Amino acid sequence: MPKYVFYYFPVKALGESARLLLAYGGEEFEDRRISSEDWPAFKPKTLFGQMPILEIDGKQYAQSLAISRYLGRKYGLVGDTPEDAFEIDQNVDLVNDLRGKAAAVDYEPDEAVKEKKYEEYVKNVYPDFFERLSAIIEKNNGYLALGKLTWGDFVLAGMFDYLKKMLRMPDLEKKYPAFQKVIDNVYSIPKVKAYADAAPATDF
Ligand SMILES: N[C@@H](CCC(=O)N[C@@H](CS)C(=O)NCC(=O)O)C(=O)O
Repeated sequence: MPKYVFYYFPVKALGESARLLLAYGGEEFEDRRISSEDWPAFKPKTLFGQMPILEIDGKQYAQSLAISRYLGRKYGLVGDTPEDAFEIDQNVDLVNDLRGKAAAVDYEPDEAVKEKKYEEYVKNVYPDFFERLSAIIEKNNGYLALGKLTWGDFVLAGMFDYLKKMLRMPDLEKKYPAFQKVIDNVYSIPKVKAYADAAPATDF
């Protein structure tokens, strides 16, 4: 059995999908939550100077989606064919595009520019993502792809609170109930629920 250590900040954001997948796989992983005070000392020791990091038997691997895709492959959550895997990847990339847009606004340092951009994206950018993603999920019976559980569902469910925070839309899943279906389909899995119930509370 490989020894897994997962390093991320004490939030869900880009790290939770891997934690949820590790829990799904029944993995005895070490969940290392690095505080922002400890981060400057740890940063130079990480592969790409960022987290999340999954360390497997002492070797570091980086990039949140690569980590989740790896775990998905390990636990049989990538479909049966290269085309199945392609469909999951494309839909995960769409979720990640939305995250990227929301982050570009949320991390904008100039307050005036940020607010202007936010208003514009609320009107002209985000609704298209919500409609597309909702339609995809409805078509897939409450999942992100293939009409069944894949690692993509863990990505969306894991980053959902972070997305809502950046979008300033605390009731996004009420407006678009398809998102709630994905969340329920992930968090109702007994091993995932057990992890989530015991995990430290975080805002996003
Ligand atoms: N593309 C990377 C982005 C990772 C990333 O942006 N990590 C941020 C936290 S969410 C980080 O480590 N920030 C601290 C820093 O860059 O010093 C991924 O998906 O893993």
